[in-house]
Amino acid sequence: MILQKVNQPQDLKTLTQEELLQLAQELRSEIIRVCAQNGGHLASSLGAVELIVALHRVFDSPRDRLLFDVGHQAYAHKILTGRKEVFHTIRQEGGISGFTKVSESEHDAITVGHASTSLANALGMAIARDTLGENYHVVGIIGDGALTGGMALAALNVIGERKPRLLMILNDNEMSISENVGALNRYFKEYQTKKWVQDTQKWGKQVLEGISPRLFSLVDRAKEAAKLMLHQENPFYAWGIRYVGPVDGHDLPGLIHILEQIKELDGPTLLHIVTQKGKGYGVAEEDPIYWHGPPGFNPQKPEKVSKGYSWSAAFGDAVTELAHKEPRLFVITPAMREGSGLVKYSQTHPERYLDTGICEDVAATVAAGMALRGLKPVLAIYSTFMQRAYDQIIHDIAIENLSVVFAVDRAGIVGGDGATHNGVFDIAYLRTVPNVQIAAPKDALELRAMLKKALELGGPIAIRYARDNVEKAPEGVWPEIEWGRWEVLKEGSKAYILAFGKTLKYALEAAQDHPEIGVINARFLKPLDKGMLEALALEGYKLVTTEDHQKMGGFGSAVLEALNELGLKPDIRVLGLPDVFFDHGSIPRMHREAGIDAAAIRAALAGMGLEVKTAT
Ligand SMILES: CC(=O)c1sc(CCOP(=O)(O)OP(=O)(O)O)c(C)[n+]1Cc1cnc(C)nc1N
Ligand SMILES: [Mg+2]
Repeated sequence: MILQKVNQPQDLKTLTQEELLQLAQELRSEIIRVCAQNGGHLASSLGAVELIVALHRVFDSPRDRLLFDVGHQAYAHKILTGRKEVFHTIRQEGGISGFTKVSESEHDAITVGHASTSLANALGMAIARDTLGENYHVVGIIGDGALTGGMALAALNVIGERKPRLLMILNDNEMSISENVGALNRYFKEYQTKKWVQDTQKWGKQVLEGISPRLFSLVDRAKEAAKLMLHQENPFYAWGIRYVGPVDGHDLPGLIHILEQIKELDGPTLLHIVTQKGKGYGVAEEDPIYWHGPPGFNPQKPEKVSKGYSWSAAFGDAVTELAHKEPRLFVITPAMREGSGLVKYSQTHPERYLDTGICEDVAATVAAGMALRGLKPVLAIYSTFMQRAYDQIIHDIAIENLSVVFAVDRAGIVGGDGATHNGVFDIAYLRTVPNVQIAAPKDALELRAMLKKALELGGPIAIRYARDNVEKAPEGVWPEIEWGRWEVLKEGSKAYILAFGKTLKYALEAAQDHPEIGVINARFLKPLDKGMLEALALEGYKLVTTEDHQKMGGFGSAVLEALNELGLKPDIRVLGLPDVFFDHGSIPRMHREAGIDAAAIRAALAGMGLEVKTAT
C-alpha cells in the first residue's frame, strides 16, 4: 500500500509515476469505503483524485496555498495532509469537517461550504503575498458549477485587471449537483467536443511524445497559445487571463507535467481540466446526481436508498399541483433542483421552471423582474444560501412590495454539512425588512395552505421549513388558513409554549401529561398574532418561546418586542440557539446542547415555578 508511506504532501515527492498512479487508486478506494459508512460528497471527491495528487506533487502545501471552492471535493486532500487516520470520522459527531476548514489543518487554506468564493479569496492572498514581499504559490480550484456564481465571475474581472501571479484550475465535469447550466458551461461543452481540438490533442501527443518530451512540451505550449489566439472569443481571453486547456483531468502524468510547465508563469493562468464526476466508481459515474451526496451504502452492492418523504418533497408536490391551477406561477431554483424537491416540477412544468446556476442573488432579482411583469414567482432556496440574496430581497423585491414567495428549505440546524450550511439566520435578517412576511407550517397540509394563500395575498412572503421528513398530505387537498392567526394545539391552565416551526414537536413532547401546559403552533412570525399574545399575557399565563434559529433576532425576540409594545410583562422565557456556530454532528444532540429541545422547555417551565417532570 502506497498510502501507508504517505502522511504528508512531501511524501509524494519521492514516489515514482507508477506509485502515484497506485496512490490515486488507493485514495479512491478509501473515499468509497468511508463514504459507504458515513455518507458524504462521494462523486465530487472521486472526480478530483488525480487533480489533488498532482497538486500535492507539484506544489508545496502548506507554504503554497490550495483553495478548494465549496470544499466538498477535497476528501483526497484531507487524506494526503495528515488526516488519513481520522478520515473515517468525516462529517460525524466530533469528527473532521466534510469541507476544508482553516481551524482543522494548516493545509486547509479557506473555510468553505458556500460556492464561488475561492477566486476572490485567492486574489486576496496573492495581493497579500506580493504586498508583503513573500513568495509562494496561490492556487484556486473551482468547479464548473461554482463558476456560475457571480462572485467567481466578478473575481475573474478583478484578477484579469490586477494580474497577480495566480493559478486557477477549472475542474469541469459538466455537473453542478444537477447537470450544470449557463452559457459558459455550454461554450465549454462545445469547445471541448470540437473534433479538431480532440484529434489534435490525441494525435499530437502520440506523435510528439515519440520524438522527445521536451519538443512535446514546447509544441504543447505553442498549441495552447495558438488555441488561445484561435479562440479569441474564449471568455478568459477577454478577462485578460491566460487560458490553458482543456486537458484530461484524470491523466495524472499529464496533469503533473502541465502543472510543472505553468507553475512559474507570471500573471493569472487558468488551467481548464475536464473530469468525470464519480470517476472510478460505476454507479457514481452513471448517476453523479444521486451519488453527489449519498447517505451510507453497501460498497460491494451500492444501491440508492430513499431518504423518506421530506418537506422538500411536500413542497415539490404542492407547487407542481398549484401550477396546474395558477398559470402565472413560475418556480426558480439556484442550482438545487434535487435538494428543493423540484425534479417532478421541472419535468411537469419545464416552461415555468428556471435553474439559474449557483447564483442566489441573480435568482432573487430574476424573481423581481417576473413579479413586475405579472408572473407569480416562487423562489425555492435554502435558508443558508438565501444569505447570498439579502440585498436583492430588500432592494429589488421588498421596497416595491413585489409578490415573490420564498420557499425556504433547510431552515434550522442541518447536521452533517455543519456551520456553513445551518439555516439559522434567516428570521433575523428577514423580519427587519418592511413588507416581508414570515411563516412556518407545522405539517405538509399547512404548507399547502400557506403556499396557496401566499400566492393569493401577494407581496414578499417567506415560508420556512426544516431539513426533515414529514407526513405526506393527500393530493388535491388545499385547506384554508387564517393568515396571521396562531393555532392552539393543546389547552393549558398555567403556561403556554409558543413554538415556531420545527421545535413544535419538542413543545408537544414537553407538554405531554401536563394539563397545566398548553402548546401553540405560532406559525406566523410576521405578522405576529398579537391578539392571542395579548390575551395570554393578560390572563397571566407563563410563556416559553422556542425556535430552531439564533435566539438573537429570532421569533422570541419578535414576541418580546410585541409584549413591550403592548406594555405587558408576563413571566416569559425565550429559547433559541446561542450566539455560536454549530459544527457538523447529530441534530438532536445540538438541539439539546442549544437548549431548545423538550428537556430544555421543561427546565424553563420548572424554573418558572411549574411542577414539571424535567427528565423526558
Ligand atoms: C456541497 C454543496 O453545498 C453544493 S456543491 C454544489 C455543486 C457544485 O458544483 P461544482 O461543479 O462546483 O462541483 P462538483 O460537485 O465537483 O461538480 C452546490 C450547488 N452546492 C450547494 C450550494 C448552493 N449555493 C451556494 C452559494 N453554495 C453551495 N455550496
Ligand atoms: Mg462540476
